[in-house]
Amino acid sequence: MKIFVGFGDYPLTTKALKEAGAEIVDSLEKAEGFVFTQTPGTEFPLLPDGVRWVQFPNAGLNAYFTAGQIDDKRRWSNASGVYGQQVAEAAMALLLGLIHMHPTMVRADSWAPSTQIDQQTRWLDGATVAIVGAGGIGKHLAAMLKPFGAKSLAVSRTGTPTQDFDATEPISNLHQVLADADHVVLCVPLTADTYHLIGKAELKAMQSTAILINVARGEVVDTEALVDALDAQEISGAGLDVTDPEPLPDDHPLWGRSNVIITPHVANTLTSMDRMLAPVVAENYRRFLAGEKMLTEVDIHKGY
Ligand SMILES: NC(=O)c1ccc[n+]([C@@H]2O[C@H](COP(=O)([O-])OP(=O)(O)OC[C@H]3O[C@@H](n4cnc5c(N)ncnc54)[C@H](O)[C@@H]3O)[C@@H](O)[C@H]2O)c1
Repeated sequence: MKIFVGFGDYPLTTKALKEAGAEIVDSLEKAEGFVFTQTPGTEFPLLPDGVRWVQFPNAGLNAYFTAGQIDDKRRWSNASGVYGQQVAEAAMALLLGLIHMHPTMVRADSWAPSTQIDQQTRWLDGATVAIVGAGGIGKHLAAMLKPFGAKSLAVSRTGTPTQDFDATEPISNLHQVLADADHVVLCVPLTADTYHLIGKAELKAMQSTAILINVARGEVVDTEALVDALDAQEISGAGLDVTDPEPLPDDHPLWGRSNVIITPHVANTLTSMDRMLAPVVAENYRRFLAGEKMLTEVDIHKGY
C-alpha cells in the first residue's frame, strides 16, 4: 500500500512502515495512506479521495473534529496511549512540585520561607489520587503513584474495575470521587462530554487541600471557575500543562501564583514522537491491511 509521510521528517516511522511492506510515496496525491507528522495548530491538508487511512501523531484530535476535518470516508488512527509514560511523568512532576511548594522556593532569594515550607509541605504517602480518564496516561500514572504509597482512584466511563487501578468509579460518580480524593489528575480526551467537565460545582466538591492537575486539554476545565476557586481557596493549587486559551496570555490571572505551576503544553516532547510512534504506526498499517481494528483506531462517533 502506498503511504505518504508528511509534512516533516519522521525517519523511524518511515523505516518501520517500509519494513512492514509499505511503499513510501512523495505526495499525498499518490497515496492510499497518510501519516500526518504535524501537531495541532498547523494546517491539515485537503485529502484526495484515494486516501483510505490517516494516522495522526497526537492523541487528542479535538481540533480536527471541531474543524470538521475527520469524516466517515476513510479510517483514522491517532496516538492514544502512545505517550502515556511521558505525560504521566509530567503530571507527577506537577503534582510533586506543588505539594513540595516548589513555586514558592523557586521565587525565594533567601532561606526565609523555610518555616512556611516546613509547615505546609505534604507528601503522597497515603494520599488518594483521582485519575479522570483511565487510558494510556492514566494507567502509567497509577503505576507511578504506587511506589509513593498513594492510591489510584480511576474515573472511567463505566467504572468497571481493572488491575491497573486500586479502585475505579464511573464518571456518573464524579462529584463523590472529587470529594473523596486528595488530588485530581485529568487525562481524558476533549469531547462534547468532557468540555468543562471541571467547573464551578466540581471545584467546590473538591477538598480545600486538593491539587488539580490537567495534562489533557485546557477546555476540560472551566478556566474562569478555576481562577475563582483558587481565589476563594476552594482548592489548594493547580498544575496545568494545558490551558484555555493556549498560549495563555501574559496578563492572565493564572500566572504569578505560588500555588500554580504552568508548563506550556510540553508534557510529551516533539522530539520523542517519531521514535514512540513508529512501532504503533507499523502495527496499525498491518491491521489496516488485514481489515482488523487498528491499535489506536479513532471512533469518529465518540470523538477520540
Ligand atoms: N499534554 C500533552 O502533551 C498531552 C499528550 C498526550 C495526550 N494528551 C491528552 O490526553 C488525552 C488522553 O491521552 P491518552 O493517551 O491517555 O488517551 P487514551 O485514549 O489512551 O485514554 C483516554 C481515556 O479517557 C477515557 N474517556 C473518554 N471520555 C471519557 C469520559 N467522558 N469519561 C471518562 N473517561 C473517558 C477513554 O475511555 C480512555 O480510557 C488525549 O486525548 C489528549 O487530549 C495531552
